Amino acid sequence: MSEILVVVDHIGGAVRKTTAELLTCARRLGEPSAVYFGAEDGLIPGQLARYGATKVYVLDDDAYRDCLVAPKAEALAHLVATRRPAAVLIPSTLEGKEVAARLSIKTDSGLVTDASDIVRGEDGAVETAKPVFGGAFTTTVSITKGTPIVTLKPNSLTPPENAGATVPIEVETVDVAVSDAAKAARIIRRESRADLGRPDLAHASIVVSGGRGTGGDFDAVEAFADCLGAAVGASRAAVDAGWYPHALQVGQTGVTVTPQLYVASGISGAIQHIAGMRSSRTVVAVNKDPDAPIFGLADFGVVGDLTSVLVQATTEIDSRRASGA
Ligand SMILES: Cc1cc2nc3c(=O)[nH]c(=O)nc-3n(C[C@H](O)[C@H](O)[C@H](O)COP(=O)(O)OP(=O)(O)OC[C@H]3O[C@@H](n4cnc5c(N)ncnc54)[C@H](O)[C@@H]3O)c2cc1C
Repeated sequence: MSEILVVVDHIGGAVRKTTAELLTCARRLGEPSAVYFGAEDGLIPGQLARYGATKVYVLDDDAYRDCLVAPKAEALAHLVATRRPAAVLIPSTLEGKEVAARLSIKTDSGLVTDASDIVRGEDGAVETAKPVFGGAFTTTVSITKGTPIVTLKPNSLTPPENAGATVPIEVETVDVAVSDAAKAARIIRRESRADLGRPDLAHASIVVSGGRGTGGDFDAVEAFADCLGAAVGASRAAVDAGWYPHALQVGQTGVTVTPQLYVASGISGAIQHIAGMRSSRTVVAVNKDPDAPIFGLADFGVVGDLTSVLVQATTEIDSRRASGA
């Protein structure tokens, strides 16, 4: 069966859900092999085998940690040239998309970024679902040139648990002589994002977002989120106004979320915002305008001032918790 390379998205060896999604797609195309950039002692192969990886290539070199994306693109081009995989699947992170673009140039191959699904088409080509126009349409795009390269948006599918191989996973260390040119841009400092004690937005099961309707005051949004153990998101209008960091923007040019519950407060429901949260299980909207487009998508809507509504909801939830109700 043809080999499919999957670039592992991990933090210090802890594999993120995106990798499980990519491995699930890879199994539809052939035999998944994981590509792990990092020290082998941090790798837990079982995390990859559980979702179908039969092999893992470990690439451990200071260049992958200390430089920007070029060394990873070079290493992947080496794997494409020597292993001749049938496709390369990469997470749609900012880094992943730049690595993919460089790999596409190096291998003269077709690339689709921000796909929401990957399958084998009837003609045998790698076929992707690619949302366009802010998610209003989904196009079907086949890659017919070179080694197909696809980046998959996080939270595109629910990977089945324990669907993978039960045989031991093969681990192979790969040494690539990274060129000096690829090491030209070096990372000189890293700063961790402040830990706000809230769940990661992309993976949270409850998200409470605020928009321009907050007027820049996110206190009620944050208090409501904290009483639910939720992540906080923001619309682009709130981010552009400097009220909230871009890393927490939900939408077409921000994070895609698929929580069980999404609460949109003071958000009108522009198509570019909906593109990042339309797959939420239940949507609650709080807006003072009864004609706001967000109510067209919401399962439950409250017409009113968001501060008043969220503060009342927070107080009620807190008091029920306190009384054990
Ligand atoms: C290429 C492109 C990409 C984009 N990407 C994104 C993206 O990733 N994410 C994104 O969000 N947007 C994105 N946008 C912007 C998008 O088009 C909208 O402009 C933006 O989503 C509007 O944000 P908003 O809903 O907070 O503001 P508005 O549209 O101004 O809506 C504010 C809402 O708050 C309500 N409101 C006001 N006061 C209160 C109150 N006190 N209580 C309750 N409700 C109140 C109003 O009735 C209104 O419905 C993009 C646009 C473009 C062109």
